[in-house]
Amino acid sequence: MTRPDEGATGRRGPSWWPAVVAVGRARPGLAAVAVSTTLLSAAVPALFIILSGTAAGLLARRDDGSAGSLGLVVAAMAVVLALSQLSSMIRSDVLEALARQMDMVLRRRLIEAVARPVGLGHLEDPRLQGRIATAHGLANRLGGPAGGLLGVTGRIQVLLTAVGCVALLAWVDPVLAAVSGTLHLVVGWWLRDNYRQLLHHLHLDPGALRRGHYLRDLLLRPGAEKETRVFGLGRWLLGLHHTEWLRVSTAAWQGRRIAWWKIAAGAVLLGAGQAAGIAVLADDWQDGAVSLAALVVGVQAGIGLLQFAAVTEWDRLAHIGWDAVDALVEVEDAVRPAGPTGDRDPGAAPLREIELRDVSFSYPDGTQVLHGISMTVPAGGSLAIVGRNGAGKSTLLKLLLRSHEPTSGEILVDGVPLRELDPQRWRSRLATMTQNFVRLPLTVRENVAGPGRATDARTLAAVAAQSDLDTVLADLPHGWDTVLSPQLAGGTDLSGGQWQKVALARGLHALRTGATVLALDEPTANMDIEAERAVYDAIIDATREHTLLLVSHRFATVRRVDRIVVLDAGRIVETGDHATLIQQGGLYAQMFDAQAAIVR
Ligand SMILES: Nc1ncnc2c1ncn2[C@@H]1O[C@H](COP(=O)(O)OP(=O)(O)OP(=O)(O)O)[C@@H](O)[C@H]1O
Repeated sequence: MTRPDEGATGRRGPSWWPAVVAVGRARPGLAAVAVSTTLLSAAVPALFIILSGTAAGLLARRDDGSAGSLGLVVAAMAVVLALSQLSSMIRSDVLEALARQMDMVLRRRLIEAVARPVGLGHLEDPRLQGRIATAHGLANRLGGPAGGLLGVTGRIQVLLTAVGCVALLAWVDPVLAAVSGTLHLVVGWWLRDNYRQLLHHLHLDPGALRRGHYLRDLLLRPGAEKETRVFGLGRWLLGLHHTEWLRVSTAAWQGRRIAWWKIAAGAVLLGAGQAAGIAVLADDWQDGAVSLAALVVGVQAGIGLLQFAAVTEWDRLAHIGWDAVDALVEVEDAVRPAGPTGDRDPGAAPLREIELRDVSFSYPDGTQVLHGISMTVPAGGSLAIVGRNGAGKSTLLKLLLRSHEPTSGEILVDGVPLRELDPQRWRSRLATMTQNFVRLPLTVRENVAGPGRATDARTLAAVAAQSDLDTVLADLPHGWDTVLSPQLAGGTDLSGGQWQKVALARGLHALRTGATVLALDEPTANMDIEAERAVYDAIIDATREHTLLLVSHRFATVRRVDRIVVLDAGRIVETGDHATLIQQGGLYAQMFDAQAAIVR
């Protein structure tokens, strides 16, 4: 695997060509037009050289017949010029279409790759995040995978033009063609290699830029605007952003200085080669070894050899495109599942219970969060997990959702290991509301039922009543069809507690449309006390025939569930119902008393 900071100098070819071939196969007609117009565009300079050589020869003859022939040659030049204009217009349109196709195919591959793993650990891997950004073309504002197709075809055209020039020069002076062609090829290869390194320095590492982008977004995007203004952080953040850019770009500029002298040396070599070539041709002409027509052809073809060495916009686009496809292949390799992911249908599970057997878990950074957790959640029952901040409560829910896999131990659903169940079907059994629930900039209806899903008015009305969302809907200008985003025309925003009601309604809607377990992480943290009480009554009612898993610090509500598990530093320290735990006088009783004392 290439490291992200190897950027544009990474692996070449093998990843790229299958992607180009796939696009060609998908749109064979367009691909054929692209190839033929590229060949025509590449041939135009050679045709012009031949025609101008012919014109020079005719002018040198100065006989009566030459004027008519000259007119024909000029007409032919006009036709070639018109054809080349037409061809390049068609070519650029066709290549744009193919590039868009390629972009679509590669983006789909990227999205599928990122969605493939059962867990979400890869989304927390900063190195992989950098490669995902590169594959998406987001890491580089100068180009992306689609630009690569334009770059490569442009590059091929330039090389074909140079090959045509070698052939013409060989017709005039084969030895000069061999010597000059080799010089331009070698220097061209050297210059392009240098350019790759230069690009590597300019192609700023997305990982290194992330901090800078984050600081910029704090200033430009909604979200942190209140804090930045209230605490007067604007100038300070701007300064930090500037320092961050300087830090990343200084390394780029240093690398750039190294490359420039090599480019200058290459230019001197090529200049000397060109001058020597023209001098040889001029000598040949003066000696009468070549005609004026051949001299004109030879000089122009010799200059045309510079195309071998030309480092153009196409090279930059091609390298960035190559790197994007390399990054995509790396992402695909990295997320390839190591073993089977499970394909058993969970049916209406859990029918008996969910069991955690000696489950331990560490996050990828090595932090061990859960230690030997063993507990049973009876199907159709209600269980609350309580504990201090950071005890591991939300992490336990993440394991149930299979966002992460236990490091050791096992989770069983009706006796079947969770890892043997089809992850998608298992997740559809779970109606969840996490602390970081998603706030979709869509309508209330879409936030509750899911974008593009069919809705049933009675189900929506029922979940709105259970989640207290109906009190919010009553004040919204378009009810269920109100767009929840102040950034969109006609949209509005909700308060924290109102958003929580939307998220809860989403969970309850899922419960009414196929889910069997309602897993809630602090579902009422922002609600007022009346709403909280009403919502909890409704939740208990809604889950009479379902399983309820609740993570909460609110003891007034926790006390109402069948069983409570108390976590402390990733270990179960107490289990029982409210009365038993209070009687035990342990951590639960301490936390309950502390909260009651605040309320009193
Ligand atoms: N993605 C992560 N990578 C590394 N450590 C993490 C990650 N997410 C959480 N942790 C750590 O795991 C521990 C448990 O976090 P968790 O969110 O499960 O606690 P919690 O009991 O739900 O806390 P709270 O009551 O504050 O919501 C914490 O110490 C936290 O710092």
